Amino acid sequence: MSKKKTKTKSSTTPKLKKPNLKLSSQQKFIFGSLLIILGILLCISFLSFFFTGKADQSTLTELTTRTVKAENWLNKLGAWVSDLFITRGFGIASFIFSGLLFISGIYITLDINKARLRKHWIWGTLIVIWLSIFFGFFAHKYDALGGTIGFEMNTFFQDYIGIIGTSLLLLFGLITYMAIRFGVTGHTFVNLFSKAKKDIKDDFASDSDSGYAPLDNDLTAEAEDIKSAFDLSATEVVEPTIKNYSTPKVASNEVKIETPESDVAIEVEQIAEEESETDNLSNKLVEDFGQFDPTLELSKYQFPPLDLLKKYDSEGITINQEELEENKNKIVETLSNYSIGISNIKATIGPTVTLYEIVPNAGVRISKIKNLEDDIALSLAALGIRIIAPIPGKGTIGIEVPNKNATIVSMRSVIASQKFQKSDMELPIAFGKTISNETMVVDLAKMPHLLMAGATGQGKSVGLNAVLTSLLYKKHPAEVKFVLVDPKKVELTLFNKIERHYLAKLPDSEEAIITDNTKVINTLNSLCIEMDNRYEMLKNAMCRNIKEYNEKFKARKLNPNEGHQFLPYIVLVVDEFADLIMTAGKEVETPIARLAQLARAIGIHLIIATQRPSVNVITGIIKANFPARIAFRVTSKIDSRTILDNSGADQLIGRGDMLFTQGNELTRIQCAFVDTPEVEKVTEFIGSQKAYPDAYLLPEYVGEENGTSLDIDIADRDKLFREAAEVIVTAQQGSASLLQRKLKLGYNRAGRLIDQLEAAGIVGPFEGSKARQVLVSDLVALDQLLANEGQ
Ligand SMILES: Nc1ncnc2c1ncn2[C@@H]1O[C@H](COP(=O)(O)OP(=O)(O)OP(=O)(O)O)[C@@H](O)[C@H]1O
Repeated sequence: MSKKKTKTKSSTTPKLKKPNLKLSSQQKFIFGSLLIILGILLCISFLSFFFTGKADQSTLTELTTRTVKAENWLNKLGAWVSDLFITRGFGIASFIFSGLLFISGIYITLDINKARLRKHWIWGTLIVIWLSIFFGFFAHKYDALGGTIGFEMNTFFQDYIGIIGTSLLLLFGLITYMAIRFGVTGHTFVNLFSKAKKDIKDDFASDSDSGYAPLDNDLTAEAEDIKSAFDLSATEVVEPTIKNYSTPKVASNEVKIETPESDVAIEVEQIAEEESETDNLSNKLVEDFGQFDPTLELSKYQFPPLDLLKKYDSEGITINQEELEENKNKIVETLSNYSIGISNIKATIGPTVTLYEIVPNAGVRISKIKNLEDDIALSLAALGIRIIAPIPGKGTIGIEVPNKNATIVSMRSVIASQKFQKSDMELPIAFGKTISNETMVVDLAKMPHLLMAGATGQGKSVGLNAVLTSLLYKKHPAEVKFVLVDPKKVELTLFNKIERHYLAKLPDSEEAIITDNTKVINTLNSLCIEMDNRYEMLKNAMCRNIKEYNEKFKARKLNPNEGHQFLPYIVLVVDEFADLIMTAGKEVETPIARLAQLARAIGIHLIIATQRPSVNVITGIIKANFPARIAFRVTSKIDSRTILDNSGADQLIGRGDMLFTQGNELTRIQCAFVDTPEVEKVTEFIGSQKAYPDAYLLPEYVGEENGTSLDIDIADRDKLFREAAEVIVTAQQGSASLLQRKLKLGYNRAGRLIDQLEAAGIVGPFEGSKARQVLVSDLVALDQLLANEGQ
């Protein structure tokens, strides 16, 4: 029932619906035709007005009287309407209204785009107003030209801005109209005139079209409008016919460019390369704000001046002619004793060593000279003689003999050298001076990691300081960060002062310099996380290395909101690496090896120093990833081979005398000397300046040992649990270091085992510095305890 009701209701309420204003095709046809006819009538009456208007003046007031006749071709109504439009309205310009009516009729009849019609009306009305004002100038002679409105408006303007003002205002109106309607610009006129000039020059005969091309185009556009108004097919989507409108491609072989004259020049338009969206955006950002400057936060930061470094008296090589002669004679003599003739000898004096280059006579075996190393050392009565046979790249044999008076290579001299100052390396390091007295500057970023070894007291710590000082003199705090590991606790403490400028640390640690071996593991693992994070960032930015990434970031092509940030280089310095390996074993070796293998591209570089270059410290995996190595003096040939894969380091003279290799030949260098007070001054200078709020924070790393709880599941126990328990019970001493020693374990594993033993009730709780109490008296009791556990 209800359904029916609704139905009837809906059928009876069509009147309430919104009236449909859309005309049907028939209605459009009728209405359009009416407008066309009205347009024609209006035009006829206007035309007639110019012939009959005067005569009809008297009839205008008697429009309603049927008997009164008018002269207008459309009689009384025609006379009245034309008088209304022309005399009292807009004058001659009123013809445009008839035209507009006519066009409207056509548009509606043929259902053509209404927007265009609206445009015609707007522009048409504006032209009518303009024309009537313009003709208003001539109203006193022919009042029908401008009509009353034109005349009134004209006089209105003249009253305020005079005849010239009004004329210029009209001119401005005309210009605006041309510019907006037809897109006329200054260039149009320039082109117009230049074309016209060219045409006149070329040929008078062809003066018709080209000279007025722009206007023609406009007219064509207009004509197109009107044409399309008549053309039924224009309402449909017309496929552009490429044949007619496309310009032939110059590059294509198939398109022939037919020109009436052979000397017509083809103008090739230079097309600027399109820029991608990110480019535009980043270019705009760079334009607006300039390149991103990572140093901005510490923009007032000043690099330490050279004066902070000391000048030494014994600097500068003084040649001792006598010593040279003496050494030369001894070398020649010794060799001749073994019937080795020399055709030439040359000396290069270095800061600590002089290199004698000899060219042996033809037919002398090189190995023979090499074997004489000890004999030459004996005859010269000097330590540290090294024979290089042959000198790579030269056809000579080198004999290095230490100078009696060694000169100190000051840090100041190497930092002040042009080579260092002008270097554009990523991480430049001024090591010292070579044997030919050249400053040795190398790029840590290219090495990419450095292994330093040498017996105690031979200059390792000074070498490390030289490396760090070089970087401090060249790199802004925003560009490089150090992670310092110093188990000796005294060597690198000076760098504490620059913690908030240059150091990186773990979020929860108080001191940035790591002196506790257990914390090293966390830091190394944290660096591994940082490495992985950086690789992710590089991947997202589609960069292959940190340099590319930072350049992209500086050019504002990477969005900080997407997690991108300027990445500083991180230099990890580990002093006394042997000590670390001893205490933590695999737990440090693994992250170090990972970093060494992978971290080069993302700007983490390792410098590892060790006193004991034995094979269990410098393992194969570490060696393989540290092609750049420095050897200070070592005590044995074996150590030299472990570091350099070559002998020679055992023949050095100590005090900063070192051999450097980057995977190929060895270079003997005198390391730059930088004393502790100098480092102190430099760090103090930096430390006294405005710093970042905190040290550079590395990602947090939750070590395994942090998660240890005492209710450890029996199944989760270490494989060595039983053995560990036996060791502890036998020794009756509950210490992790005992387990480390006896079972050859790393610190962490031993610690975990102690925790498990505590959970099992075998050892007592932690008692500070004292060893834990052992709660099981002997192995029998232990067996019993463990057997009971299993039930
Ligand atoms: N480049 C150098 N020029 C001149 N003297 C140097 C140079 N390097 C080191 N020395 C001298 O050698 C001494 C010991 O150097 P350094 O403390 O660097 O040795 P080390 O190898 O670090 O020893 P350790 O491993 O015991 O710490 C310095 O006090 C200094 O007198």
